[in-house]
Amino acid sequence: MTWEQHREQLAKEYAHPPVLAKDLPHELEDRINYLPRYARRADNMQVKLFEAAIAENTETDEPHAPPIHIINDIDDDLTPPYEFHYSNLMWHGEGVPKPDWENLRGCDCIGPCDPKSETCICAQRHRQHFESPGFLYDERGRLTSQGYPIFECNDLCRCSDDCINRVVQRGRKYPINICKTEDKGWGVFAGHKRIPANTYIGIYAGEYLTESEAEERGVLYNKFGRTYLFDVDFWHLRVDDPNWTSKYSIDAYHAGNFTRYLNHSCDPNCSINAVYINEANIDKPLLAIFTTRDVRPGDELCFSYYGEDDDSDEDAPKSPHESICMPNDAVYRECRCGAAKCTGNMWR
Ligand SMILES: C[S@@+](CC[C@H](N)C(=O)[O-])C[C@H]1O[C@@H](n2cnc3c(N)ncnc32)[C@H](O)[C@@H]1O
Repeated sequence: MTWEQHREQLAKEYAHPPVLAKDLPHELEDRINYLPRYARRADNMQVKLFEAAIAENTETDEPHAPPIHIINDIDDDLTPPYEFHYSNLMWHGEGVPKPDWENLRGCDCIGPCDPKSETCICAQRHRQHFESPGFLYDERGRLTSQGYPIFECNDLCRCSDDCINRVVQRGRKYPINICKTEDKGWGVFAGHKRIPANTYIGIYAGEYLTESEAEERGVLYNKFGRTYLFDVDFWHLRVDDPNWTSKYSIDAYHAGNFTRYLNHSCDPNCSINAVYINEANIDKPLLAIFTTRDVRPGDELCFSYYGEDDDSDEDAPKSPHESICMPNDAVYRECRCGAAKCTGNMWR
């Protein structure tokens, strides 16, 4: 098979994601939820199944990621509610265009891309956006500037897997746990290793929804006091158009990964950056979570549901993303992040 044929075949495969999130199988969840509590508790069955589902559903796209553990030292809940399909993939709701492969371009570099190359179209794309040579990652895969859109090399690129411009697609490298918190429900915590600043943690996986569908679902979620909706709203999307409004939201309610348990903090140690890999539609980035400072083992990982802090890195743009989706009747609730500079409210 020639390289061109390989590219064509990939384009066909990626243009048709298999199922909508609402059609995902949920027999396992239903069966577990139906069992009496003593049975789910016996031999730690529910926890083992939850952890096994995480490992199984991410084996293909994140084969080297350390396992995720569920830990509850607070109360009797065995695991987070068994109510969603665990997945690192993005799903597409009704009316959301499939990934745009027609306009996706790949580089022709042999071996890893050279950030200073005059011929690498991925390096050129970065130069167009940032007017400086180099990709947004250093040789250890850490982000060099937070808050800018990242265009990683993609499946149409000829460069090697160890290219410096492939980080999010290689997956999570650090252990994390999903733990019950005292007063914010479940949360995400660093495992036994210190996580350096600017390290990739995970993408906010879920279902792309049109804004109208997100509004409808948001009203429902507010009724039970938990929302997993996130507006796709970044400064680089609005910059040339004062009338720009967000086209899509990501909902991690039906399908998502551990990032759906990231709580809000008024002094966050993580932020969200727009990343494009196998997608040429600028309105549909992946929401990639990176640490913004060193995180000690066992510390909770949090981001600001309102975007970046005013006193963040001087060189980084302010408010790279707008917010977790706040429908018009959003419930104002007390923020329990515990930070010294906590504003007191979660929806301010
Ligand atoms: C995206 S979910 C985060 C995971 C959630 N803790 C859980 O158990 O599923 C967002 C919800 O978590 C809770 N939450 C997140 N950050 C919080 C904070 N700083 N203070 C109080 N509640 C918080 C709120 O109920 C919010 O609607």
